[in-house]
Amino acid sequence: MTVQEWAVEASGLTMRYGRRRAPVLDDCRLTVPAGSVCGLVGPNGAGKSTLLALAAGLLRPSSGELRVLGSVPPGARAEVAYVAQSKPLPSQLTVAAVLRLGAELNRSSGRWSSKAAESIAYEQGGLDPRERIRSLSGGQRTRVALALAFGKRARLMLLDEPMADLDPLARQKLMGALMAEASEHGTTIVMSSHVLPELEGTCDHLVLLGAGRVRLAGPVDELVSSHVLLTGAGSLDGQRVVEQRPAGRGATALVRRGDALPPGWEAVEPSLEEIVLAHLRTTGSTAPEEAAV
Ligand SMILES: Nc1ncnc2c1ncn2[C@@H]1O[C@H](COP(=O)(O)OP(=O)(O)OP(=O)(O)O)[C@@H](O)[C@H]1O
Repeated sequence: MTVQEWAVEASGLTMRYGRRRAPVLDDCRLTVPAGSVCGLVGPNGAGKSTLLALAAGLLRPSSGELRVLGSVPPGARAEVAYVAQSKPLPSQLTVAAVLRLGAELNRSSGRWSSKAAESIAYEQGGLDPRERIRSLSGGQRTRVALALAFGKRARLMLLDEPMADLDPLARQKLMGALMAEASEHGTTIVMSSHVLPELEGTCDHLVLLGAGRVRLAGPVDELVSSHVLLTGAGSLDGQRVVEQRPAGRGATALVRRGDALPPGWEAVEPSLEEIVLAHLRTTGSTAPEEAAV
């Protein structure tokens, strides 16, 4: 039996901004397998950025345990690349100077790859190395931030909505680059996003946060195979119903896969998007332990 290695491991993880405030993350337990591409999803304010900042070691948990590449953050900082949602970069520097700075700051790790950084910035992104950061568009700045992350040749990339301001072709190319990075170098990628169809073909692991808790988590193929989308009419007694909605004269229902199909219903395999949306719509009414795979 092989021992599963976790890139990120949390138990009882709780984070509150101020002692009197409600926790943003409340007693969360989650694991991200090493080498996986993990989508981090959830509604606005669910705590995705908070979780990524905790993993990057920029915030400290209020309580609970968090280990990243086996260390308490920021212990493994040299092996972790983090791209924040706001993509902070020195605005007066040129693109080339930012990449040189990246090389300089990562010299001691011996992992920096100018080729990887330049491929994202120049070959894929078409950026001019002489352009100053302040004159770049939002999407172009994102590309510089991602070039730094790729150049770092990290074992773990924490990306907070990396696609948000990229055009559709750039998103597609970036997804390809992330997949290649994961498969060629075994890099673990944890990426928050609101664009579910994009995650569907890319991620092999998913964590869904909602109302401070982990609502759903696990390998994508297991999440899909453990649910069934039913169409029809009749009783769903005995079924573990995630969500039921009227459709025409009957209803559709997302249920946990059980032993037998209820009479009067037809079953199809749901898409990951259908599963995530159903769990998002019912966040608050489903107990987290019910929802986790
Ligand atoms: N520095 C802070 N001080 C106080 N509250 C904060 C701070 N940062 C985040 N929060 C609160 O924590 C909650 C979670 O925020 P967070 O940015 O982690 O969510 P998110 O899931 O990334 O949201 P989005 O999808 O909108 O980016 C929100 O209610 C937010 O207001």
